[in-house]
Amino acid sequence: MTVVVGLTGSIASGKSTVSLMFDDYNIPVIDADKLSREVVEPGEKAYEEIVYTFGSSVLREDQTIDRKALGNIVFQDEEKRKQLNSIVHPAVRERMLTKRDDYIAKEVRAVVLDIPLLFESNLMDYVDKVLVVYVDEGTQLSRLMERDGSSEEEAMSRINSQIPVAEKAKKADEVIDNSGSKQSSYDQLDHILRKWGIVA
Ligand SMILES: CC(C)(COP(=O)(O)OP(=O)(O)OC[C@H]1O[C@@H](n2cnc3c(N)ncnc32)[C@H](O)[C@@H]1O)[C@@H](O)C(=O)NCCC(=O)NCCS
Ligand SMILES: Nc1ncnc2c1ncn2[C@@H]1O[C@H](COP(=O)(O)OP(=O)(O)OP(=O)(O)O)[C@@H](O)[C@H]1O
Repeated sequence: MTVVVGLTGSIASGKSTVSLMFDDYNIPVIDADKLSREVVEPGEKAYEEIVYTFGSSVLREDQTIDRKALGNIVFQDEEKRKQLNSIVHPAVRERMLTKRDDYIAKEVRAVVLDIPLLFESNLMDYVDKVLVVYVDEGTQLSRLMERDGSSEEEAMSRINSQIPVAEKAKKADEVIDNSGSKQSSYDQLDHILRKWGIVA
């Protein structure tokens, strides 16, 4: 039977970093952030809805979505974020579940759903086990600012748009503390996969 693992955390806690580690175990990962980019490409229904709702100021010259401009709007305004979520999330969920079920049909040992907003969107029923990638707040802020080249204010508005990662950690089946080195996180992942019987 396939074990469906929900990988989550908060922004810049290290989900993508940990999700790459599953490659070494040949465990497939379905990435909700990646799907959320696919479903807003020109021609998709969600693209049309975003242009209708937010106007052409969120478009680049080549007519693709200007993600920075849209991010500046939605991370400062909860109502607008909810509007965007209601456009993008249904399409992401549909694609994610189709992919998940394809892997289950192939009877793979495990499949990972990398879903940043697993708890915020109440998607715990989509998975068998929840793995939270935790990081302390100071490290989260400095890694986010460095990765995105953002100001402290911009970074904090993104962090505050999600449930604090410490709260998510309390609800997890297992937690990886990614405040230390990547090797330390790798070792923690290895231990968890053996404990869950996914790796022998
Ligand atoms: C606002 C957008 C355009 C900003 O794009 P950008 O390329 O700057 O960021 P990216 O998509 O890579 O997301 C980075 C991280 O931001 C956080 N984040 C993204 N959207 C949201 C949201 N609606 N609420 C809270 N956090 C979010 C997540 O931790 C995510 O991993 C984009 O994030 C978006 O379309 N968001 C709505 C869809 C969504 O919820 N995606 C995340 C999970 S499916
Ligand atoms: N253990 C670590 N040591 C040092 N840097 C790290 C570590 N883990 C992650 N990073 C760096 O921190 C940043 C955030 O990590 P990552 O992109 O994996 O987070 P994420 O949770 O996927 O973020 P998002 O929610 O935005 O998708 C990246 O620049 C990454 O290289």
